[in-house]
Amino acid sequence: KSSSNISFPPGPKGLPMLGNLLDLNDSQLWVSFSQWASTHGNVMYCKLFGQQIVVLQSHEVAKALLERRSSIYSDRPPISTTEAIGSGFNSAQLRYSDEWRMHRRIFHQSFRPEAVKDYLPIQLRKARQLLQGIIEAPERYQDHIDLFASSVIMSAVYDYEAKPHNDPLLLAAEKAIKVFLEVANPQTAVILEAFPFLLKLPSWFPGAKFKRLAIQSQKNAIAMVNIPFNYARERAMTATSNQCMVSESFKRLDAFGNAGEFELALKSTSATAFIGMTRFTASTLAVFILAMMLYPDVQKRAQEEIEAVIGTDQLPTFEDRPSLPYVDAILRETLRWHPVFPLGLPHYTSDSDVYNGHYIPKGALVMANIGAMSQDEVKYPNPDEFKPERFFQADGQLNDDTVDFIFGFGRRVCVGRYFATASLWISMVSLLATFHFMRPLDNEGKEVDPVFQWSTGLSSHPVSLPCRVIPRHPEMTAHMLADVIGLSA
Ligand code: HEM
Repeated sequence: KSSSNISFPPGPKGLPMLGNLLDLNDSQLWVSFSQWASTHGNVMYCKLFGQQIVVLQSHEVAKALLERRSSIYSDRPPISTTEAIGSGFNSAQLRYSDEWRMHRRIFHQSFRPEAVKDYLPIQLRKARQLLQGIIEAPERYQDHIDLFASSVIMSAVYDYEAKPHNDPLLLAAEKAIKVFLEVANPQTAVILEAFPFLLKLPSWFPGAKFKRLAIQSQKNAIAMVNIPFNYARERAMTATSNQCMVSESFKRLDAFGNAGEFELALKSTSATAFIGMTRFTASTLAVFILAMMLYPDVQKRAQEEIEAVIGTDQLPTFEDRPSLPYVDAILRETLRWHPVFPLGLPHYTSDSDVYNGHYIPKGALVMANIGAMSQDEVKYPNPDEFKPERFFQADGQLNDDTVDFIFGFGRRVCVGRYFATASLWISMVSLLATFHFMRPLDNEGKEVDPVFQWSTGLSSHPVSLPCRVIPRHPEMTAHMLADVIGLSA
């Protein structure tokens, strides 16, 4: 108790021992939090190994604290491995500081709603390259989705045109991200990222392996941050660059004062954007494919809408978005049905606070349980069901629930949300216009439910999801598609 009449929020007693905690299915940690919440309420408190943790289970509470009291709730926890593994550049991990403010300003300039319009042509072009790739090799649809997610951001940030196969910069970046994740072995990744203080416990963390991986990770991070940035800077200086985040930011250099600090921040934000885009956009598209396979009626209704508005002899563009509300509802429902980032990133209190009679200490991890919010049965009846119709009002118009909570809260809200939703919309609508996504067949040729795994770690998405991706117009070949979309095959 902090004083005689103010107490910590309620929370579970007798928490699992560390061993049990590590047995938890990482990507389902939010489910355990939700279960605890059913007994302890919307603001739950627990203490694990000296670290105070507050879990916010409802959208209202997250807004009340992380948004309306953002001066207290906008820090991030110190992470003990940051320097060792070379992830200090990552804007998402920065403490609430002047350096973080400079990162946000750079992001804001490039990714605010007005500015993201400049990237629409890149997103459209990449979405069509995605179609071409899948037409050529439908069985490798997941690789093409990954390529779409990473190449769209490479173009938008660095004006770099990634090659479809074995692109050296993409390979370097993917290697860096993979080792970041490996430094914390997969089953503990989420726990480590959410509870970095656990690293202080040497018994379960084999030091030698960690050190070896850390050195490798540092090298990879340096390559990932510097190589594409140097490429983009050189082009920006010689004025051969198309519009991209790096070239546009250099034009605003004067507004940022110190050139050295600015360049470091620009390099770091660019690499952070790459991580955000590849990790979460590709994951969201994997959830989308799963939903389309499991809910063929939804898929059919979307395809009918697209055909009624656009016909079959051309492909959708961003101008069609207002005329395709059902596709927009599918985008919202995909984000809600299975949030790929169910616990977001932890905030950290920079001062103590009192909320509804509950004491929230300074230095507490504050986690918004986005997974629980998306399953709110009052707001989303039958939350397990994929039902885009829930986003329509009685008059047939889309409602105003754009599931923003998926992108976090307050001053630390995702900076890439407008860019991400545009990339997701154009890829989803293009895929729906071109392909059927069907369940796999068994040996007797009967459709069966796909067998796959959910990823472990912070990002939660289907891995190795079998799907029959079939062109909707059987005569369509890569060459014909190239004609329709105006690209050379
Ligand atoms: C479907 C795609 C995405 C999802 C679901 C997502 C979700 C999130 C969430 C939940 C947070 C934590 C917010 C908080 O702390 O309250 C976050 C932070 C962040 N996201 Fe995203 N994100 C996505 C795409 C992107 C993209 C494309 C970019 C970059 C262009 C990006 C850049 C960032 C950055 C830099 C932060 C940290 C902000 C800060 O700490 O100040 N994200 N994102």
